[in-house]
Amino acid sequence: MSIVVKKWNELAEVKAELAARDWFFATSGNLSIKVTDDPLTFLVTASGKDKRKQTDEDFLLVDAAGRPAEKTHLKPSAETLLHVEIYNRTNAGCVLHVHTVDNNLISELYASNGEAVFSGQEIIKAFGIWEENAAVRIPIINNDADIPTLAREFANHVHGDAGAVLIHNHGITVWGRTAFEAKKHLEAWEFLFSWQVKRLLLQRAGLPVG
Ligand SMILES: CSCCC(=O)C(=O)COP(=O)(O)O
Ligand SMILES: [Zn+2]
Repeated sequence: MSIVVKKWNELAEVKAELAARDWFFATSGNLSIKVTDDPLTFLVTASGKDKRKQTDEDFLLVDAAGRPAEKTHLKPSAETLLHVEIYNRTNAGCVLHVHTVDNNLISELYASNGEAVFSGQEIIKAFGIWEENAAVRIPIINNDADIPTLAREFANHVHGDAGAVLIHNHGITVWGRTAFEAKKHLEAWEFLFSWQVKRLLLQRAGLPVG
């Protein structure tokens, strides 16, 4: 099996799992997986597709600038430049971007702080942080309509081989060394967002939550 086919299958599996969670509303979301390092190539979702569907045209191979690496009628994701920033700056192997109601609410609630911070949750161990009372923070950036501008702002928050950024009233982009790590981190962030949204609602209803 070629490396492209192997990586295609790996990304298709993650895509199916995120689809099962119903995280691809209205064609939103994009995913990618690194195929080669030198030269850098990665498979990225084709733009505008319903990512819940599985087809032979789900992904296309792109180069270090996010341009198709082979002749194709498919268009790379409109947000490919964000993936480009990650692969060019880190050793990440996979990038996942989803729009959920919870990640949009958290981005709106904490936009003025420029970040959202979470603590006191066992699931923080999914990020490899084992200290008691650990806190995790995720930056929140403006959703600039101009993708090169958005990608430049996004790049300011791309530091390690695993990380995440919330785009205000848009969605989350998570990356990891492997597809497994990126998915694990994405699920942990979405757990924290959902927990916090529900907690705030219960507090507002006067119920005794922390
Ligand atoms: C209908 S969602 C608007 C575009 C977007 O934010 C997204 O995640 C999907 O865009 P793509 O070009 O990757 O299909
Ligand atoms: Zn998006």
